[in-house]
Amino acid sequence: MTIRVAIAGPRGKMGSEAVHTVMKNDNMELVAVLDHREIADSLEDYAEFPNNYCIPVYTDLESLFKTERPDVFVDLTTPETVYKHTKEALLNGVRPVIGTTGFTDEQLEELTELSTELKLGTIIAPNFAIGAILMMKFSQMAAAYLPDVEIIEMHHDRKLDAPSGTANKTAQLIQENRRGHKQGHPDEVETIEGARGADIDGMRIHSVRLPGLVAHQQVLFGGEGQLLTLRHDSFSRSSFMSGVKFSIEKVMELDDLVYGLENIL
Ligand SMILES: NC(=O)c1ccc[n+]([C@@H]2O[C@H](COP(=O)([O-])OP(=O)(O)OC[C@H]3O[C@@H](n4cnc5c(N)ncnc54)[C@H](O)[C@@H]3O)[C@@H](O)[C@H]2O)c1
Ligand SMILES: O=C(O)C1=N[C@H](C(=O)O)CCC1
Repeated sequence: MTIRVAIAGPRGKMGSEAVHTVMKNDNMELVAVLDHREIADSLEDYAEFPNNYCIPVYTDLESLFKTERPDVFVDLTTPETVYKHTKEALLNGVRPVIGTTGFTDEQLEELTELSTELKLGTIIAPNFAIGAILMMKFSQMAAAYLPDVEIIEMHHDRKLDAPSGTANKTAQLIQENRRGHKQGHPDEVETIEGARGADIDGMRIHSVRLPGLVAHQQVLFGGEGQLLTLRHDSFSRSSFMSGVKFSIEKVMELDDLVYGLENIL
């Protein structure tokens, strides 16, 4: 069976990689892309794509769904638009595969309910890279034994959301194995606001944004006389593509929402 795929954000750093990934796969067909400004009618008219990429470009999601009837909708856009896109996909009977980060807990809850109600698979993956997923799982395991944890996530300086989706997900997995408690000195004072980072149940998250970075995270576990550091680095967006391909195939078998690839790998 050929899976009909639509991609939102085709000219972005992730979206353009995803376009090539789908075009290269024999069991997938890229039927359309969604851009937020009309630059051209077809992907082949964009300088960054080859001449044989004869794929229609839409700026309206509803008409894309109605005209092209994709099976799967891949979103790699912005935190501002992703929730609306995901909901619209589900309401049009299209299975979402979402790489865009920045969902609120309430939005995740609502989309989970909608996906279950419609019996339509959805994958929301804060990180598609297998190494990052392993880092998150190992962090969850380590937290049961070393519950004093600080997460340092480091990304390129074009990133819109902080903390990263990966850091949020890591913290959520750790919370399942760690009793909440305040870390550091009970009387510590921040002389500059934010110096100790974001606080999740006493665990700290620090977000670094610098040019030159792609996507990196360290999870630090401190114990008596010891430090365990778990680190993952994505040096290029190609690290995410096997996860994108896997998700497009897997979502066809699901009938509810999966948040995080660690649940289905
Ligand atoms: N899950 C993962 O493994 C993973 C990996 C990398 C990035 N991301 C996430 O993917 C998202 C995109 O990242 P990026 O680095 O490619 O960003 P980017 O800024 O390079 O690309 C985003 C693209 O979306 C387009 N866009 C914006 N609003 C749109 C709309 N309403 N409709 C259609 N297109 C729209 C922009 O024109 C841009 O081309 C971010 O949320 C990022 O956090 C996730
Ligand atoms: O480049 C980004 O932006 C990334 N975002 C994801 C996150 O927020 O965790 C995954 C890694 C890259």
